[in-house]
Amino acid sequence: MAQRNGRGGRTQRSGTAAGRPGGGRGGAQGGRGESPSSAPKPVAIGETVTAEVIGIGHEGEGVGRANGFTLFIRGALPGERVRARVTGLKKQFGYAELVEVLEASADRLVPPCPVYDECGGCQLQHLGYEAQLAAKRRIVADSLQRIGKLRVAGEGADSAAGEGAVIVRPTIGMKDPWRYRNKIQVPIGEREGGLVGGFYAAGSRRIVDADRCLIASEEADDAVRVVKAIARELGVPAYDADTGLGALRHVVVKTGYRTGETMVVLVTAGPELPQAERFAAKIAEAIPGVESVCHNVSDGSPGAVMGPETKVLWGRDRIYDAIGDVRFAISAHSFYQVNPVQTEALYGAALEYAGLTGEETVIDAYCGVGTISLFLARRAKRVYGVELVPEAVRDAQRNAELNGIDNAVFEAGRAEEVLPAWQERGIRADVIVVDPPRKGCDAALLDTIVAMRPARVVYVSCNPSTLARDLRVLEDGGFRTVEAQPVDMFPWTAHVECVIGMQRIDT
Ligand SMILES: C[S@@+](CC[C@H](N)C(=O)[O-])C[C@H]1O[C@@H](n2cnc3c(N)ncnc32)[C@H](O)[C@@H]1O
Repeated sequence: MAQRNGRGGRTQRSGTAAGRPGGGRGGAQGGRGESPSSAPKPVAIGETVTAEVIGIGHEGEGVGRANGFTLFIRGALPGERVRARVTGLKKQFGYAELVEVLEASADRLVPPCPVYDECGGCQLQHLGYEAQLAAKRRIVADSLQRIGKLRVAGEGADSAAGEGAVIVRPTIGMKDPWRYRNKIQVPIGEREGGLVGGFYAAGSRRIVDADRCLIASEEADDAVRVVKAIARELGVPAYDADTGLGALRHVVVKTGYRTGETMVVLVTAGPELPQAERFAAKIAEAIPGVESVCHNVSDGSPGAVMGPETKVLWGRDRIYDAIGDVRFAISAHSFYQVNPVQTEALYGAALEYAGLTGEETVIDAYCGVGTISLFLARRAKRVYGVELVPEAVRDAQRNAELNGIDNAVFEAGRAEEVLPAWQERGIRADVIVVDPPRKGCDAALLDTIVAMRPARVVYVSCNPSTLARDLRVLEDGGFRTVEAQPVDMFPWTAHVECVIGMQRIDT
């Protein structure tokens, strides 16, 4: 629904007007110069042109060529000929909205979700799953070549098979790519006197009522429906952003894939949740597997659904889940990967590239609640994790205790400051794992990795552009990129996740 992946945006496939949200993105189509230019362009704003679609962009849009000019066209697919209306122009590219598909791709699908156009949480439901996996692999290969200046085996004119070329493996997809999300956050509002909840309509804060999200787990979907029904029955008022009146602002549901445990968090705009106890008791009675009902007070920070204050209304303050053989406690605030099936594949690739024998010291930079650290700890001598958010570090320490893991230590701080301090203290790493946010690694961290000279670097990335940029720095510092494993963590969306194995070259 609206908050999936924390992204907005709309997939536009008809000729109706649609703005293009999310401008100024760190797109990786290379050379997307953002400065408008007065030089004449081969296309004009408002003009409808015929475009040949040659690729897929980083937000799932078709990359088309019209009169030799590049246009990003939402809803168009590679291999298609389309008519598109130009909506915006930059120096080297432009944006256009799809008017008509003249020649459709064989991979084009009718999106199964009835609110796909309105919601914007998914960007690729109109593309067959196998083609999505291939496109995600291509995006990784393309970024490594174009931004990282790496030779990729089997790609491009100089592809060379040859020594030193990076192998980009096929994307690991899901057998059943639906209903994978273990967490959903649904905005709640009032319409015509009734409580509604589902997602924000594109480009607005208008809440569209919806009872189904095809990428949410059945348990989470069912739980949201039940909570909405109970709120209506009890007359709990939804928060109205225009008047500032009312209470219930979001319903957050987390589910444990392996354990079946469910947590419901009722997020209010102010400190009051009318009939809190009764509300919680009814939820506990009606939802199978519920182990925790919490009340969180939003502090209104943009982009954050929950505020810092959480109170348990019923049951525990946490639920449990497992990744591989490691158990994790998940509280209302804990960051936890949202696709549990693919997380095992992602961490499996990280484990493979780490090449552990049990004798290694591993550093896990950007460790979150210690998921990768603890996954690797059983196969390593020692693991050091560093993470910016102190609460996440406390969760990591608790999770280590929960699993009887005593060879992992965690420190709160900036990886780019903590690693140099560790180095000064004489800590040496055989393997350094990094899993940074979308902006990639801090330059100072990359310098420290080069200086620490681990035998292997494992880079887990959710952004192929910043990944490729950072790999270039590490390559120049004496490491070789051996292999890339894309993993589809978010089917039907444009997100591309990837694990890289690097080795130090001794010269
Ligand atoms: C993509 S998440 C990875 C979390 C974890 N590895 C996992 O798989 O669940 C990135 C993490 O980096 C943390 N972070 C952001 N900037 C950081 C910095 N400069 N130093 C250390 N951690 C940072 C964020 O708080 C977040 O937990």
